Amino acid sequence: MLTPLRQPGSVSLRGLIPSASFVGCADITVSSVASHSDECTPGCLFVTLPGHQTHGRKFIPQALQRGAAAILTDFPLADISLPQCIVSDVPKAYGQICHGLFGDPSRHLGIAGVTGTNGKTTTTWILRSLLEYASRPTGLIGTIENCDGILSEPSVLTTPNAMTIAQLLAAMREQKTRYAAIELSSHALDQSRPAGMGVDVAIVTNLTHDHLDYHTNFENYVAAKAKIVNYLKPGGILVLNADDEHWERLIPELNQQVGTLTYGQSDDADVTFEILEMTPRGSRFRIHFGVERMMCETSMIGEHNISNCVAAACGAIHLGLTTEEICEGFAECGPVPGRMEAVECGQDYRVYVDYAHTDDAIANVIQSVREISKNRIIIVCGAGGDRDRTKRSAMGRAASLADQVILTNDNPRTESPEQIVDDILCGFDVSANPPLIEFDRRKAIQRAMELAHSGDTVLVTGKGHENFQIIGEQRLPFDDVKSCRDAILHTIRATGQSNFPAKVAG
Ligand SMILES: CC(=O)N[C@H]1[C@@H](OP(=O)(O)OP(=O)(O)OC[C@H]2O[C@@H](n3ccc(=O)[nH]c3=O)[C@H](O)[C@@H]2O)O[C@H](CO)[C@@H](O)[C@@H]1O[C@H](C)C(=O)N[C@@H](C)C(=O)N[C@H](CCC(=O)O)C(=O)O
Ligand SMILES: Nc1ncnc2c1ncn2[C@@H]1O[C@H](COP(=O)(O)OP(=O)(O)OP(=O)(O)O)[C@@H](O)[C@H]1O
Ligand SMILES: N[C@H](CCC[C@H](N)C(=O)O)C(=O)O
Ligand SMILES: [Mg+2]
Repeated sequence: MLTPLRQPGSVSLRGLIPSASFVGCADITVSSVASHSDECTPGCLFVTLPGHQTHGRKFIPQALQRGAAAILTDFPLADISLPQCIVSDVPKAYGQICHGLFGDPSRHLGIAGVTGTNGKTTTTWILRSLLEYASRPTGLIGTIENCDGILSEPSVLTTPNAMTIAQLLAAMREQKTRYAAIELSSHALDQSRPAGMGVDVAIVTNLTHDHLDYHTNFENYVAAKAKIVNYLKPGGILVLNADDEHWERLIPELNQQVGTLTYGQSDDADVTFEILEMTPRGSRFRIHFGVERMMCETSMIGEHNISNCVAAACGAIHLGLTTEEICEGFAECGPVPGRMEAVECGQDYRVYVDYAHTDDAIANVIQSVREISKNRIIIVCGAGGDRDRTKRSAMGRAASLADQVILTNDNPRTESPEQIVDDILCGFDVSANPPLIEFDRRKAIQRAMELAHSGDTVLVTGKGHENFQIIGEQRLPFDDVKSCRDAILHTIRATGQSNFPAKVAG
């Protein structure tokens, strides 16, 4: 549960959106607003949003029944007795109204918005950690949790709708939380969920293949990501990853003069970094920030996570942290749940749970382990159902970089698990690296632990922090970290192997 909010205020639509026109009235004063007919309450404004399944305007009768007193629409609707406010961009106006009702909370906070195919959760998590280390209470909105700086709750979406964002930012203000790190997914940017909010720093971590079921093609996907720039406050800064293959594709999309800062290992970047050491216990790296040299240490593993650290450092500098605060903050930053999270229960091989669910992410985590270990890599992976089918064969190709692949269920949702595995197998050279197939994820994890020899690494990818598995319409309890622990302990009991000092948490 988050901090309960005081009642929102009220706004005049004519004052808030000067370009709006009105049917049946000269202005509408709004004190409550709903974008789903089921959420309408007596006297509220019903916002008719376009959707992918349907259109909100089809639910005006239901909204009326629940007491809606006015309609927000993009063209005048005939046969409706209620006052209507007509705007050209309903999602944008919806955001303005939500944030207006809560006193425009983003104006009072220092905010970093993070987009990118991979690395949003990790970068926002690191940024929050850096800010909090420097005694700046920070809220978080993202895939794992929403937090107002004091209280948190598990998230439903990575980026919630405009009303939830406005409420969360208002709760942060109420808690005297002065900063926020917010994930901005491509779906959210496409649907204008962040409308009404401003960010001081907009970070784009990378652009690789995901969500083409929704965006249709990579160009649309890049265009959706580029919309992050629309949310920059005056004087805000856009932070781009110069190591990313596609980062320059964002430039023509931006079509605006904004302050930019690039980061990367490439010498062309404004902020460069070098990796000094990577071990199974963490990494050391040096950031060159202007004339400053920052020696940094983190318990995080993998080049991609060092890149995320540098992205977070760029954001933190712009939000006012000193380089000393950032270096010290990295050392204190704990692991991000389900992102290369080590599971140690006394086994003599390494086990990491990671949220890699794209080909790029899978290739990165395998490469990260190759750099710190010469022994075999066993990967347990699958792909989500009812999501981008075109990424599966590439995920298979990436997974086959491991020495042994065990294909299993991720969240099959309503798709056939056999079909999903067939799609993944299209990317495989089955004769060169024959995978094992075990649809039951618990058994697949158990199998990986049985196959692991001393010094090997087991990677369990795709579900990270998730504490559920969606099979059909059912959402069943499931936790990769717990399943790994159970499997390791079971294997140790069965074989008697145990070379590591036992560190069984929880
Ligand atoms: C694909 C997608 O993003 N869908 C979101 C979208 O649904 P939709 O476009 O299908 O909406 P719709 O059902 O056509 O309805 C249109 C309008 O009619 C209204 N309506 C609908 C039915 C009704 O009875 N009454 C009513 O008023 C709806 O409130 C809506 O305003 O708008 C809905 C309302 O805001 C969201 O709940 C829904 O998220 C669904 C649940 C979802 O799974 N989204 C995922 C894919 C998503 O957004 N993921 C990203 C993360 C991706 C990443 O990790 O990179 C995220 O930010 O979480
Ligand atoms: N900068 C990066 N570049 C490439 N891969 C990354 C990067 N950061 C993280 N990854 C990989 O992507 C996975 C997901 O990371 P993270 O949760 O931070 O991304 P996200 O963008 O928030 O994902 P989602 O869209 O699901 O919310 C990680 O577990 C890791 O395997
Ligand atoms: N945020 C990502 C997460 C996918 C994780 C994977 N476990 C799956 O269910 O596909 C998405 O919505 O596509
Ligand atoms: Mg995320």
